[in-house]
Amino acid sequence: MDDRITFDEAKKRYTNRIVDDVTFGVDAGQCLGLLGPNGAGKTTSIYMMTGLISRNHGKVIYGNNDLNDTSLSDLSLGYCSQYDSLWKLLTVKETIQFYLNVCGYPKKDIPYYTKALIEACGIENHTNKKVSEISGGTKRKLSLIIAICSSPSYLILDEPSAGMDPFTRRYMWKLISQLKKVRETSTILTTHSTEEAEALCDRIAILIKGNLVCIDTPNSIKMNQSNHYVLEVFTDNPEEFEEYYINRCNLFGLDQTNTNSDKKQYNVESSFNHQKYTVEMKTQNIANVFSVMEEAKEKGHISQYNFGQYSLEQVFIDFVNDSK
Ligand SMILES: Nc1ncnc2c1ncn2[C@@H]1O[C@H](COP(=O)(O)OP(=O)(O)OP(=O)(O)O)[C@@H](O)[C@H]1O
Repeated sequence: MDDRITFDEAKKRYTNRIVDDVTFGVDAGQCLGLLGPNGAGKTTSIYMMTGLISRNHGKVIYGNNDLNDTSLSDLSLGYCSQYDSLWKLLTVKETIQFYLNVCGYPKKDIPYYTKALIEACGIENHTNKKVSEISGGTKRKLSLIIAICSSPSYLILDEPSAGMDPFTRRYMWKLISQLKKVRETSTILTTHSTEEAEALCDRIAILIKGNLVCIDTPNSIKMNQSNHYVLEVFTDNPEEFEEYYINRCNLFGLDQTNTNSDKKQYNVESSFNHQKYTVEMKTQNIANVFSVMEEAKEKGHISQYNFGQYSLEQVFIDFVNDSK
């Protein structure tokens, strides 16, 4: 049972507290990324922001408008849901024309803007295909077109790049970035890709079990873990490598007098001939790691290695592990 289900004494009923008291904001022309593991409450947050589900308490404000007292139709809001909700029998062109019509574009301009949006997303070859005949990635692009076709002031995207190939994803990043710049759109998006978050977002909020555990710029989030490093090693003798280099040579320069603690001072993930160490160590020891690894390579004890600071993905994984 979800331990967030609680009994509401006042209303005499059980409530499922999926998202706790979270507060965040986005400036004009900025993008906020909501990162979180499955079931963290990202989509639920978005449903509350877009008024698709009700809230027990809290406020959602767009500019000077409180969502409680504002009709969604009065907001310049674009929304791309996690699941594509498109009419299967319409063609790509007809779908875009329909939404441009709803957005109030003058009839004479609709063909021009339809063509421009189709070209901007690179789906010219699918123009006259029915929605039922296009691929998942193209459906995603069409959903994005619908969300942005009114050049909204506020844009909410739930996993916009899910199912897109890396090339298409970059195309989409460009489109969202242009909208941010040209239209000063405030964007909130959810994603599972730290690469996407770094490419698009001015700030990142990490949501875990309905709580915000961190909100900052991608660089600041990484800098907070600036003494955390990752060493990846390819070797045919992982046990010998660990025994000799990590323990006997104290590769990471760890405090070996601290023998009372049960907690290992580094973590290791092993697979076949690949060892991945994550470690918190002093910056002064960086040069030592490089020189010892070069030596190990020369002696043939390892075939290759990779050493560097934590990536955003690693920081995110740590947040999730710490919350377990
Ligand atoms: N209609 C519902 N009724 C009750 N609980 C729900 C409902 N929809 C979602 N939940 C629960 O709310 C929690 C958060 O779900 P949500 O879809 O917001 O997560 P998410 O962060 O978007 O996950 P994902 O990355 O998998 O899309 C989950 O534990 C889920 O089981």
